[in-house]
Amino acid sequence: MALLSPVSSSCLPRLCSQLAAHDAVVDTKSRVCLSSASSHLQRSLIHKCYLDKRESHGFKVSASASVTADVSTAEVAVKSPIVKGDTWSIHKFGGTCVGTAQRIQNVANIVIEDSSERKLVVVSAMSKVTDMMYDLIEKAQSRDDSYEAALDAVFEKHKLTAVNLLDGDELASFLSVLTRDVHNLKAMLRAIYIAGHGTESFSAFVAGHGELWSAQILSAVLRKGGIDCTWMDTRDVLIVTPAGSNQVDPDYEESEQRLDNWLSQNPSKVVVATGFIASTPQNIPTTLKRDGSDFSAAIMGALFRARQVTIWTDVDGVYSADPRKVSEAVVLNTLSYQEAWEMSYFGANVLHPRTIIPVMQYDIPIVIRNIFNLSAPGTKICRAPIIEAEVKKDSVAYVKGFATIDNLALVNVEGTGMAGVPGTASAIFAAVKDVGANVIMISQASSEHSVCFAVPEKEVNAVAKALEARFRQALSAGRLSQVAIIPNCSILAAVGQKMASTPGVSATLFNALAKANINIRAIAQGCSEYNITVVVKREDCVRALRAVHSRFYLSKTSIAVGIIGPGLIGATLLNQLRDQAAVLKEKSKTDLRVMGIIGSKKMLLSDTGIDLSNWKELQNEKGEKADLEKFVHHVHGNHFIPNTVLVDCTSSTDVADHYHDWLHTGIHIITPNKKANSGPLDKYLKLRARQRQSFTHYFYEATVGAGLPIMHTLRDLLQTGDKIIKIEGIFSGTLSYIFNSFVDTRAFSEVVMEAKAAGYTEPDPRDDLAGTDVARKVIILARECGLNLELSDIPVQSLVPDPLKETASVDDFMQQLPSYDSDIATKRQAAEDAGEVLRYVGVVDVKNQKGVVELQRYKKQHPFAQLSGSDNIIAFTTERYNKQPLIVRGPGAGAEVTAGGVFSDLLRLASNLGAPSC
Ligand SMILES: NC(=O)C1=CN([C@@H]2O[C@H](COP(=O)(O)OP(=O)(O)OC[C@H]3O[C@@H](n4cnc5c(N)ncnc54)[C@H](OP(=O)(O)O)[C@@H]3O)[C@@H](O)[C@H]2O)C=CC1
Ligand SMILES: N[C@@H](CC=O)C(=O)O
Ligand code: NA
Repeated sequence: MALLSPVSSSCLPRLCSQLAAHDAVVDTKSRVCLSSASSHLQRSLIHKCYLDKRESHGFKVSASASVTADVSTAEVAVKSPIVKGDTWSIHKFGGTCVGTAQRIQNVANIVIEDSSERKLVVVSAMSKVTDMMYDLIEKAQSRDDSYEAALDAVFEKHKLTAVNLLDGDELASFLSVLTRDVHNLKAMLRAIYIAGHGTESFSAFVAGHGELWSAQILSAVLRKGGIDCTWMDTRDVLIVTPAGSNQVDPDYEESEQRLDNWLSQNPSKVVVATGFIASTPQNIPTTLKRDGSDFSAAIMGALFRARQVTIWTDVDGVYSADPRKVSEAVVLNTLSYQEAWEMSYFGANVLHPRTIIPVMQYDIPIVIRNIFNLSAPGTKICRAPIIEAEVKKDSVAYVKGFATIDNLALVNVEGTGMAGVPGTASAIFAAVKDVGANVIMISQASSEHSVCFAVPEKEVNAVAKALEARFRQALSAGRLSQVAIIPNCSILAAVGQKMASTPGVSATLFNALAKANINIRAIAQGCSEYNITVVVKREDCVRALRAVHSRFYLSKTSIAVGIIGPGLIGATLLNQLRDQAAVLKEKSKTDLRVMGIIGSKKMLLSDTGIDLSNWKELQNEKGEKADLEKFVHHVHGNHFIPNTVLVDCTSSTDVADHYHDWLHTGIHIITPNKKANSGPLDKYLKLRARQRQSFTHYFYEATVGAGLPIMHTLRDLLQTGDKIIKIEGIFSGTLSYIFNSFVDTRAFSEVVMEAKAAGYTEPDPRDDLAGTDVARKVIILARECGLNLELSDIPVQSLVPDPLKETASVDDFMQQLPSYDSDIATKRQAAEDAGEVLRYVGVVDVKNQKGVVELQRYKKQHPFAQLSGSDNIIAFTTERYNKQPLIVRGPGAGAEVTAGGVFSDLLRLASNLGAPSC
């Protein structure tokens, strides 16, 4: 309240007339009350008229009402500000928020915590109460006398809640109101019971009691907390008129007048108002129908010209996508009013568009907050699209969210007779309208040869029939070729106010879908610029949603990784991934998320990504029985990341046999396992064909020379048009190590043991000693060069002593090996005596279409004699590298280098899927 003290009595008439011109009320004791004037008027009156010109007008102004004027002449008090304006903040609490006594207390605490000068709190009925009230009417109408007991239950619920929260006069007063109301309701329900019928307004009257009681309880709880609070029966204020089915339009003018009156009589700083209910212009109780309480809060926000409307709910805000489908969906900080409309159309957990309209005209923001998580700031829906700080200024910044609609069918009306014929579209959609179908999306290419549109699946047959009937003549004359139905479709929409004016948004969207191998059936984008809609197959929809969401909201390239075989190489790879993950995310926007690890006995699955710092402990604690099918299904299908790669770190043929099917379902494969590429030729050729058809990637750098860039080099040579003449070299790290270390008096078995301990050998070292491992590498290279060779086509010289070839276990073999040391020692000595060394080499003779694997003797000056440790050396003789071969040399076995080779394939995959280069 502000006090105006006229310095001279001559000022009073002037002041009063000025205030009267602004609808202010002058009371009988010459007090001037501004309660019916707007806050704007009040401010301008005080600041402009009286403060600035007080000398000429002769007024003094005291800002506080507590100052009593001591004037000899007249005294004018400006009562209030019980006025509307931005001192008011509106809160709305739904039924769940006031579902129990404890929750009502929480609501009261939240209201008390809000530091706004004035607060209007809109409440729904306690949860389930509205349904209970409608049920009473239903029962009474159908002459079911259990309505009485049901009403008693409603009474008890509210009585118990009040008893828990209130005491003394407040409790007594509420209970007497409740008793009176219930008594009246009983009488009314009895009347309905007798008549067997109740009107709609009667239902509205009965149903609205839930709000009346919750508002009164909350208001009493606030008073108990020391707050100056009153409650508002919004039926006294809010006037609405019916507007079509299940909708009403607020009468703002009438409501505003009633609100002004109400405020002039109820000066409290905190008001608890009933949501959902209102009156007709004839003062008949009614409701705001669907989403009623949110709508009440928005209308009140507009009537009060409030600072903000906060809608309290049980989610953290509006998500960038349905969090049940995309577990990495994020809560949006801000949405424009238009974006909120778009999202709500697609069923996102946003306010009904109707709720946004009242506040939009006064630029009042709506904030959606979680009552169960007060630390979450919620989502602010306001006018200007605010670019979120965490998102950079690129196309990504302008997409706010993604939403989907399922159970749709596309209808495609096609024919050459449509082009340039005015009225075709009108005839099509008139036919659709005639069967009452709702068109959800329309797309027509400018060639005008087809019009395609989406309708709910359940309506599509009627639509097709209507179109066939309508265009029977055109169809039989061939002017229209078909009315085709494409069932099982879904719509995926990207929403963002500024996205369409930003180059690159649709490219990014389509690119993400293409990378996830998702086919787009139709596209629509209006020039509203808020929404790009694509139609995809229903079974692809969630994957599509995840693909685009991860493209816009996660790292640029997110790949779900499944590790099969966490043995020496697999475990080393996991460690390397653990150490490098953050750098990759930061520098190349690549998120390699390990969603599962499977060995031959146990597997560990995660929905969000395994913590690689303690996966072994997790596997022990939470691991389950290995099941490869379930594993693959989990990694590929059960999460938010659209791209999947399986990394096979086993040496198993069984696992390799699955590659074909995995590639077919869009899974990429990376492996150091040589079995698939060196197995039966026809299987290999089918595998490669499948991989090309399915647009998947299959990388296997580590199968030859471990981490050395052998496959990569060969592919580059081939793809750039070079012709390979010969590839020869030392392809076995194990055998290289053995012959590099097998010197002087050392025993052969001893160096084999060392190679095994160093992690160079195959899981079964006989694969190395028998030359099979080298033969496989020769086959892999030969096939890469286009030679159709089988493993059996490669003559192999085995170093496994004949008697040990059939030895059952690796351990037995290793134990018995020393007995045969002398055989190989003799060969080595013979070479040395000739100034030569033994080297185990492989050759791919492309020119003559053959390969060979053999133990050779080389002069000590030969490059193959210069190696050390587990070095491989591979020489490519090609048309371009003819005089001097291209040579790759370095350690060709061991855990770190091999895992490193697998890792580099993963990065190659990421880069093929769109990751930027560093
Ligand atoms: N060592 C090296 O320097 C190089 C190795 N390679 C290749 O790397 C691969 C792995 O070698 P390495 O790590 O030494 O082998 P390991 O024997 O250490 O590991 C093999 C892993 O595969 C698992 N496994 C076996 N069969 C299956 C199956 N059917 N399903 C699921 N998991 C299975 C094993 O699980 P469990 O333990 O539970 O049985 C184990 O975890 C091999 O193909 C090898 O040729 C390639 C280049 C160099
Ligand atoms: N056992 C193999 C490992 C690499 O393929 C070797 O020794 O080269
Ligand atoms: Na390699």
